[in-house]
Amino acid sequence: MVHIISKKTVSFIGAKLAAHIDEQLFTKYGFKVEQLMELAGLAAAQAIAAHYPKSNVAVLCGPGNNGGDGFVCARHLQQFGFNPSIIYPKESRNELMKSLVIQCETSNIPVNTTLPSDLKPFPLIVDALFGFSFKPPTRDPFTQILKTVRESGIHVFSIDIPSGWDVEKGAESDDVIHPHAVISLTLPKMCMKNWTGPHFLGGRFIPRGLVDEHQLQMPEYPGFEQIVKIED
Ligand SMILES: NC(=O)C1=CN([C@@H]2O[C@H](COP(=O)(O)OP(=O)(O)OC[C@H]3O[C@@H](n4cnc5c(N)ncnc54)[C@H](O)[C@@H]3O)[C@@H](O)[C@H]2O)[C@H](O)CC1
Ligand SMILES: [K+]
Repeated sequence: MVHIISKKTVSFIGAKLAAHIDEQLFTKYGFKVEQLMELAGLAAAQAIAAHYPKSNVAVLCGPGNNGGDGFVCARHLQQFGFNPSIIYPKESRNELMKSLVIQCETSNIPVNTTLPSDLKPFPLIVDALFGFSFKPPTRDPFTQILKTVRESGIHVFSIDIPSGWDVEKGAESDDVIHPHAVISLTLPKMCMKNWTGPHFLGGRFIPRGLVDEHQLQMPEYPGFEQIVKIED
């Protein structure tokens, strides 16, 4: 059972603060992106395993770090008994992303650039296309991908924010993902304020100094858990 916390006990943060915290983690606090991405992707996989039965799962990975979380999540999902396939439409030249592709391919997790024509074999889709650095409107080829996913009616689990949403204002056009469940990372973003569906929180790696500096209300994780569930 995932521990439940109240919405009132955590800060909801804006785009600027999310980017600032990210920047401070990698400069002042000395972290490497791959360390935090591993924890973010692991937390996402744990939330999925806690909430859905084992199945085939299509993991949609974007070109940025949200996409990186998706690759890591796919690796852990495989360890947990799921059967993941990755769709990675826009290859990044970033060395970390190249390593993540190798890690998945050598673990027999297929990595394709296009959505399969038939999505029926996938009862679940993980949305790791865009996170807090997304600026609407969506550009191609992602517009078409979001449309196909939307029209499929398949349950979508979004990592950090639902792709296509404005980080603060939420779904501002039809060109978005309407997820079934979401995991916010480190803290939920402003766009999740009125979300009423299943909502997990992970990314238990913010150092005390950062919490105090920005007077953040952090979740109370029990024991050594990596995820909690946010309810009203
Ligand atoms: N600090 C943390 O908690 C951590 C969060 N992580 C994850 O990282 C993302 C944020 O990653 P970032 O690389 O900054 O950006 P995104 O992945 O959100 O997207 C950037 C990517 O998308 C392209 N893009 C932007 N707008 C558009 C558009 N309108 N159409 C098409 N493409 C667009 C842009 O060019 C970039 O390529 C955060 O949400 C977490 O999921 C880390 O894993 C670890 C620490
Ligand atoms: K996402």
